[in-house]
Amino acid sequence: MQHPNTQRWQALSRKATEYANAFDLRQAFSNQPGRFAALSLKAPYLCADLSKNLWDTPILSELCSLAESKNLNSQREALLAGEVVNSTESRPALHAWLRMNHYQTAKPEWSRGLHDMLTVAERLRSDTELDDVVHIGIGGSGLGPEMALQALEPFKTCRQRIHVVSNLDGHDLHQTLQGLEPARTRFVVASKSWSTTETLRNARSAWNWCLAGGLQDPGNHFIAVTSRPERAAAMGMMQTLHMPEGVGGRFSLWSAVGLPLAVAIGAEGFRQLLQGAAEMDEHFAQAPLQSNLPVWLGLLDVWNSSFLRLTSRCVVPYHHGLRRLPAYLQQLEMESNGKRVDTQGQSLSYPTTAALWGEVGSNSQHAFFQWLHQGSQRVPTELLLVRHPAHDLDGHHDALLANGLGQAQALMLGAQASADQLAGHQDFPGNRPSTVLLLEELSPASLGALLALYEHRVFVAGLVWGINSFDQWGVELGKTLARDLETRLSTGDTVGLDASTAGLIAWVRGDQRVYI
Ligand SMILES: O=P(O)(O)OC[C@H]1O[C@H](O)[C@H](O)[C@@H](O)[C@@H]1O
Repeated sequence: MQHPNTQRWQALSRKATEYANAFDLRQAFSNQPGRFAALSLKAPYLCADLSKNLWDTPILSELCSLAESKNLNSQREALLAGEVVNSTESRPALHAWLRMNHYQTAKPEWSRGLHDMLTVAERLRSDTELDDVVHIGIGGSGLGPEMALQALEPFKTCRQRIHVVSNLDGHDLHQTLQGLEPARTRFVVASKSWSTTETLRNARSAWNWCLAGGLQDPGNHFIAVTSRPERAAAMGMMQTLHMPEGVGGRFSLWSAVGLPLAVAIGAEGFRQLLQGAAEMDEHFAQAPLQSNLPVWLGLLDVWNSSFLRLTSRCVVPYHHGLRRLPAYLQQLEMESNGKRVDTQGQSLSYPTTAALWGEVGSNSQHAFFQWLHQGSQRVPTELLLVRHPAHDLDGHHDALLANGLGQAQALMLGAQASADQLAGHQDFPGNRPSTVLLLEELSPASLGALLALYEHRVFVAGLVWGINSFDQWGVELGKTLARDLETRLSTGDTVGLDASTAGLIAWVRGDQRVYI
């Protein structure tokens, strides 16, 4: 068991007990008039207010020292230089390297796929015989394009419709294909490993749909994005875009997996996305830890989770275009830092990343905000606001912004029931932590910067926790067992299975001999 027995960690733990019980945000603001200025920060394309959290500048500076003691400076350099930082898989983590270096050809084996992808995207955009692009991919090979396509819908300049299919559930592909014409459709099949059940099954079904629709040679209608081109070729894929092994699944958007987005917003739009992210990379690389936004956010996550023991974080984007961002961040954060051992495989004695969940505002105010304001737990809540909308409907946007700000204010201030109200029921305890991120506008560049901010935040927190944020062994076991159960579902063989799984298999097969 890895005990955080350094003096610094123990001092922070003692402080946390005090802050969890006695710290009052309202008091902190009246005691320190400069609190907002001291705990808010600007970074490329956005600014962030972290002052409504259960901490202060002395805690932040202690956390910065903790990060320094974990070699954050040198590890950050190693990450951005494309050195091996994924120790269990002996690989670099190339997402930031790719966008910081995409304009040069220092390592063509790393950047080739991205360059080729931008050329292919332009070709597809100008193809007058193409109506629909169907992107097939799951996890990082699906979530990034899906989320970014929604976010950047106002920047879509191609005439083709673009669809994303992920789920093994055939309803997903089936519904997408309704009304499409095989001859006027192109499929992008994205799978780094080319071994993901969902993606391969959807790709085969799409292939069969092409054959059934009269295409003699469907191979010309498919583009594979993978780091295993030989496997794609064996399935008949004629064209393959390369994805380097060093780009982890949840960072795929920055590789050739971004193809559907590049078709939608054009190669130039995609370069702006890369550029915005690279500007955030520069900020992360250059700014001192004490004024570095990804560092602040990563340290806030460590403070909330490991020290204050808050077990979840709620993300509420106040922008319809960002409605898939919580799902995207779930993969980024929970797959990266959802671990209980350090880089040496030793158990950690403190909680690591919190559960991340959320939903778009203002809809979510009418769902779970009751719980956030009056429930029995404190949940750090992150509200994302965008200053300028991409529409001109009168009054909507100011009201939306006011709602986001009002929720953060209410979480902090709380309120006591007045004499004519119901005591208890109409009391709001307040003193509940929140963070506000404010983007100037939602554009390719600002989306790039926002995503890079989250990626580096996750890296910082993972480093302080001492874990490898770039592997994901935890997803393997369920996949392996599913392969075994798929065979058993067809044969009915339950020998050697636990009683519950055996019973469930019998139910699914409709076996009447099983008593329910
Ligand atoms: O791109 P693929 O190899 O098909 O992988 C798709 C997804 O598979 C797994 O679930 C991994 O945990 C994800 O990180 C990955 O994005």
